[in-house]
Amino acid sequence: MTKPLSEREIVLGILMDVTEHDVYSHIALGNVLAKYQYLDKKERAFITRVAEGTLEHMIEIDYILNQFSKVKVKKMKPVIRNILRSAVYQLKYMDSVPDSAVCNEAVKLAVKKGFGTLKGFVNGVLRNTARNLEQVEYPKEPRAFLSVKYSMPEWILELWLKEYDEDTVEKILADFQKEKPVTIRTNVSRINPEALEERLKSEGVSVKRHPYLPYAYEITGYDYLGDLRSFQEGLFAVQDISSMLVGEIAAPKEGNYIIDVCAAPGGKSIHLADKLNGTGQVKARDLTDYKVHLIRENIDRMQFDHISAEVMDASVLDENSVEKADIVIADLPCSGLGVLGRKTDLKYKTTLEQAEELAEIQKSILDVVWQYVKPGGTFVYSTCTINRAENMDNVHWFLEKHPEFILAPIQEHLCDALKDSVMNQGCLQLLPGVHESDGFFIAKFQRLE
Ligand SMILES: C[S@@+](CC[C@H](N)C(=O)[O-])C[C@H]1O[C@@H](n2cnc3c(N)ncnc32)[C@H](O)[C@@H]1O
Repeated sequence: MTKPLSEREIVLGILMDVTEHDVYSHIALGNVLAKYQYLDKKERAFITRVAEGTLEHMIEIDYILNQFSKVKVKKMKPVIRNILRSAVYQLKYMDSVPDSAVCNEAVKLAVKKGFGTLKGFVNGVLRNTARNLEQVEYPKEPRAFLSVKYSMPEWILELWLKEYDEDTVEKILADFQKEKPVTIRTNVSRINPEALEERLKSEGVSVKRHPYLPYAYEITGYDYLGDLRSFQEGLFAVQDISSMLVGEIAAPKEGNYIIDVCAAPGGKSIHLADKLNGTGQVKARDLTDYKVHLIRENIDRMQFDHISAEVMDASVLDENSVEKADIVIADLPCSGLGVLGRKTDLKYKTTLEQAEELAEIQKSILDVVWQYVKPGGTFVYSTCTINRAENMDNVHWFLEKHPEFILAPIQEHLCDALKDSVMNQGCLQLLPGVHESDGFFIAKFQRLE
């Protein structure tokens, strides 16, 4: 079968969608991989790597292009700009592709897209870049240097450099660019961790125990997760270790009634159901039918019956839940600055104003859902961000407004490697590159009797 489109043309389509039409990269990439079924595994891997890599390193790539092109990146025609970006990514990060092939393919693509008059320009810029790539000088000023080297917008660095020292910020940035194994949580109600390890190995998966929890593993070496029988049978869930720590820190007791107010797709709710050992009840809530459908799919796959999902807006008081819950989980919508490594283009799309707005949304939800906690009960607040305004600042704000709550000790629920990271008693800020996890924040409050 003749191929209607080349891999590089497909990559260009993805880059155009993301940079010019505001489509999220995982959606653009997912659409393409679903549409071009004729592609083989190697071609799909090439498209994924070049599209994601180009987006991941875009600030650095534009900086490099600006050194070698008379026309600045901002002034280029979008198609040419994106052809050059993906070519520079290949020149800099893919040793397996010869420089001459990168240049020739880029020129061919520019011609095919109707920019024949610019083929000399594309060829000149890329050959010049290929020859002088090693001589590129990066900015001297620390913030500008980190921004270019790790392709991170300066406003995010400004925020972090106020909270963390330069060395820590660089560790976070370097970690975002590392390729990570998938972390999974054993469904211990169905199988013990060692037996799951054996099952996965028998399915050809490489398995490594995570150092923080005995039932967590890092897995690699499989093709498509959904094809694994052990996954289909619900023997494990994909979940970052940081999210599992919410379940550990919440520490439910058998028979507890738990409300998770922002639960989709259900990772933490289902973990808590697993910990209840067939007793008690978990209510997993989210805002829309679609989100609740996602939770139900996961509940069904993992086969639990003492958990139910329902549509409910967490910012509106549910009178029927007042003082009913032993544990309330508020894993709230946030800026996601702790998981930028997983969401390639989020760093370019999110803004300081959005982060500020989210901190206010978090306050408005916290201000409602605390009422569901029974006297003596537990209230856990978490986010996947490393931005103080959405984490510690909200904790201080909450405690000041609600003196009937105090921070509860959490060290006893953590492994030795994490005990020292507990701040202000009851709060844990995990940082990528510093901890073996995503960037994540957890605070545990107790409501006084
Ligand atoms: C961080 S995610 C939750 C992840 C989930 N706890 C898990 O572990 O799988 C935040 C969720 O909050 C939901 N959400 C946002 N605003 C909400 C609201 N007002 N009421 C209920 N859910 C809301 C979003 O739909 C999203 O699914």
